[in-house]
Amino acid sequence: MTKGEPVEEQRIASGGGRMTTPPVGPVKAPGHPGAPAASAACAATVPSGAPAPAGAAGAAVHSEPEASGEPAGPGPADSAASAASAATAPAVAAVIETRGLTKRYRGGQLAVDGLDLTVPRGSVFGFLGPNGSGKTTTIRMLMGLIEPSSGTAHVLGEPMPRAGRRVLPRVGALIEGPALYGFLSGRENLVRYDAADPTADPRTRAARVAAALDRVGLAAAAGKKARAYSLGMKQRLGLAAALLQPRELLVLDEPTNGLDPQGMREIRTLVRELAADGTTVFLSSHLLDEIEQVCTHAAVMAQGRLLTQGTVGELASSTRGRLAVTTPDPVDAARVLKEHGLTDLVVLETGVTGELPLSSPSAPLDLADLNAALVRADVRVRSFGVERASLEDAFVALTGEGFDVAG
Ligand SMILES: Nc1ncnc2c1ncn2[C@@H]1O[C@H](COP(=O)(O)OP(=O)(O)OP(=O)(O)O)[C@@H](O)[C@H]1O
Repeated sequence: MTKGEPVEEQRIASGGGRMTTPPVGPVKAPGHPGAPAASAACAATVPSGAPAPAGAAGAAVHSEPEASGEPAGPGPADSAASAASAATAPAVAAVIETRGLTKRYRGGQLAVDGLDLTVPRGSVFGFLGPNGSGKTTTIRMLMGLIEPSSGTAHVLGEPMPRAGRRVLPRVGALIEGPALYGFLSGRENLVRYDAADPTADPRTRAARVAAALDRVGLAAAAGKKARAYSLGMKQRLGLAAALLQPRELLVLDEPTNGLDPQGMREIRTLVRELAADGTTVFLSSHLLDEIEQVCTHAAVMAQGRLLTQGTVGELASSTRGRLAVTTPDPVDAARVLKEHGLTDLVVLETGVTGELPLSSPSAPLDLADLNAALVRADVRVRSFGVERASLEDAFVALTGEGFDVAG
């Protein structure tokens, strides 16, 4: 690697990223306090492998230019306009909202098809979907990196890509690993990022960089060369770059990808802390358990379409749970359960399990009645309970296919 080249292919951003989300349904009003008014920092697109942009601030979104040669998104923000806009921007309830958002690539590929997403302010939103389901394309449209074929996208209440110069400074993003200079220390890398932000006051730079390093737990390693950083440390440094300025929205693309379990835990803890501070986090991940652990909401994509969105609890509970009955009379128990609409019965020596019917308002299934029916049929019940459906169950039920939970 020659001096001056980023350590690895870049993708950071103060303003770009991937996300998507959801909700549909009854989404609880976010309990977090309003996001801080963002001071302006600029976002810029940077060609792969290019050095951090001189004159643009903050992190940079990376995106390869689209084959079609479509617009590559907004350039550096106008600092004064951005600062004014950020200071006066109303706090919208939905941080991301798309209606009928569609992208058909020039070759004819329909990558995103009529997407209606709503990401509530204050949520930690998981964007979930198998490879090729349209997540990256969606994020690129949200960040103004490519133009939709049809439909609309609003980010922080402003239309994208039109309002990119006002919006992107209020968004921090970490996309597929940060672009770092290996020959510089962690601190020096951040100084570079900060210096590239025309709105960042040089007099307070050292304090800003120190605070960002401290925020991500890199204060002690700040003097180490970035090339000596572990993958997890690089991810954290990327997050620090995205956090040099207050952000209303953080877009994190697979932030734990490639990390060891300890690194994953650290990043997840950091994400929770950032969310607790009021920042909305949009998190793309293929790890279902990560979404369950970290996210309040999630959206599931498949083949360019949104299958569902809502709170993680709603998504998991939308699938039928399984009833498990421990009994020395499993055959009789199975008969009774079948009469009450349970399906997929599995009779074991020690009991029986079965899928509960979907409860409807007109014919609600009362588990107490079910238990009473077993007793009436002289089934000796030792235990009786419903196994909670997981997000993975929900995903499988929605798509009819498994999900690569191991990554
Ligand atoms: N520039 C492009 N030109 C043509 N087709 C594309 C382009 N980028 C993506 N596609 C296609 O659009 C579809 C959606 O791709 P996209 O990258 O958005 O999915 P994804 O969910 O992000 O997948 P992954 O997790 O693998 O990144 C895929 O079929 C992909 O091959």
